Amino acid sequence: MIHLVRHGDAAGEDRADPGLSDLGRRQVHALANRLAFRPIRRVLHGPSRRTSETACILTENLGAGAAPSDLLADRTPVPSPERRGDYPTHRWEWFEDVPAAERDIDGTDLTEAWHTLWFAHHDEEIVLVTHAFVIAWFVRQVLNAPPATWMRIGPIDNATLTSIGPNIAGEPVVETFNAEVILPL
Ligand SMILES: O=C(O)[C@H](O)COP(=O)(O)O
Repeated sequence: MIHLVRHGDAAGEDRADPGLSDLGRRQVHALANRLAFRPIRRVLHGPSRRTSETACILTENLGAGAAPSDLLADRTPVPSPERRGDYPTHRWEWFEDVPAAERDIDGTDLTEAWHTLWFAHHDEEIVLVTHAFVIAWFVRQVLNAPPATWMRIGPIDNATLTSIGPNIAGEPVVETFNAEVILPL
């Protein structure tokens, strides 16, 4: 079972690479409680501070090990000029503003990342801490839906759980989607 987790709420101080806010830390502690009885030994996270801090809280509470993975970096699928027709025209302008560092043309890197992660981890229970659009693209990939579908999956909230496991035929199945933790008052 692969548990995809979006990082906890991020603080605004460092806009380029923010860490977690107090709320974000509380969200992730609550998520750790939710996962406490699962046999999770490993947590992989993207290179950003908000994903590594999320992974750190989870590993401290779950007794698991953490490791960074570029496969979980913040990427946004952007259509190549030839594939723009896969998306409704009202979306085209939005793609122009996606920062260069995040642009993943036709989601090629994300698709390969999902295949690599699924192949490597489908038979263990693992947490992958990443970003909203990454999770949306991975879910779209599992459902084998057309490219533009990723923009209608979500919003994926902070510190939520989207769990994908193999069915009896070994195919990936979305078992849980965007499950929120309940914060104590
Ligand atoms: O790639 C994304 O999902 C967006 O850039 C938002 O990222 P975030 O999950 O870090 O807010």
